[in-house]
Amino acid sequence: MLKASFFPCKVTSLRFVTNRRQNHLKAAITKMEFSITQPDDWHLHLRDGELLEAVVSHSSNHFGRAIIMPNLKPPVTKTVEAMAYRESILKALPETSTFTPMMTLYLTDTTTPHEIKLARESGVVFAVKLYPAGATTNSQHGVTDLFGKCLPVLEEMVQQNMPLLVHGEVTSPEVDVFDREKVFIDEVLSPLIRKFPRLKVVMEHITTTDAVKFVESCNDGFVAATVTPQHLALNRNSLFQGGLQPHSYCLPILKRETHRQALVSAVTSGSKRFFIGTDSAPHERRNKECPCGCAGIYNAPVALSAYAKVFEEAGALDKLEAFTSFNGPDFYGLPRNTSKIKLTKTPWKVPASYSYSWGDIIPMFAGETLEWLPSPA
Ligand SMILES: NC(=O)N[C@@H](CC(=O)O)C(=O)O
Ligand SMILES: [Zn+2]
Ligand SMILES: [Zn+2]
Repeated sequence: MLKASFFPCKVTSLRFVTNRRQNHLKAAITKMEFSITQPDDWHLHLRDGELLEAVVSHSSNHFGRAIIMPNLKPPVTKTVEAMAYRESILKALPETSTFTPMMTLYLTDTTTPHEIKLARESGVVFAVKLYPAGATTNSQHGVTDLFGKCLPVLEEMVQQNMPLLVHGEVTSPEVDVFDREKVFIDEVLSPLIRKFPRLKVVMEHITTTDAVKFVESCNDGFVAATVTPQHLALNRNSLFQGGLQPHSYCLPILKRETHRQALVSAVTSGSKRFFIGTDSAPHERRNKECPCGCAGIYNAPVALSAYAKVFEEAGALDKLEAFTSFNGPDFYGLPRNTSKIKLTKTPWKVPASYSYSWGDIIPMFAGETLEWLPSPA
């Protein structure tokens, strides 16, 4: 098994020392290194079994906590299952790791209000995930009729202050795949929020100007959004650059450049409503490079470098820390991390693949050279 070396380049000594944090951040823009509070990942797929063991350190090396998606086969629909899954994640972590998995439940048509109470009492389940049935990878057990089947559960979630995390796309085959997020906002999310104005909702992995505007229009503190590195760094041309590119295929699908620019403006605006959520979604190479390839981009090894690049190019590196390390815990009502990580402007080469006895995983930006190498501060 290839040892996935997370910090492949040695950090050169370009240390910039200052006592004043403001100066420090400003200096970072022109200098070569700066520290930020340790980030969390508010949307992560760790899978289970061999895949979990292969990928977990790529997240735990950089992130303090992560919201763990429940779309396993079979999905994590019960609190007891979430507790067992949590144990298997803890077991797979490197020995000295302090990474905290924050578990979620997969909402179905038959989830009960009692299950939400159990989830809250467990202390380890932090949210419930809505997958419209058929919208994305392993969503076949998802919700078929939110307003018809889930109202008592949603009411209980308001009572328990349990956030609803949403894969925001409609599934009707007649809706164009590039419009599914916008139609979801109009047909599902807006009515949902009108009905439950005190329900905490995170619109996951937003991809459009429409989603940015929608989130900005909602009540403060109740609706927020996560944004992935791929939707900030790439537009839909990447799907076809020099041929069909299965490793750029994720859901929601990459959108046109104007939408990417709206996302960059949103995350660099200083708004507290937008925060990091990588949606790192590993699939074995053979399940990506095949006639009916899976949706999902494996970005855990490159996520922080990619976000930093986007913020740097927007002239907003001073806004990076709030996005990666403050807005998420503030929205969830959790303390911010106290440890730090360092980002160094050192070129490092992303491995072309991560290879294991059972197969390969191809990371985002495979074989490319990135900067802003993360390491412990
Ligand atoms: N984003 C993706 O394209 N895929 C995710 C599911 C999801 O987050 O929608 C996966 O689990 O593979
Ligand atoms: Zn999703
Ligand atoms: Zn996801």
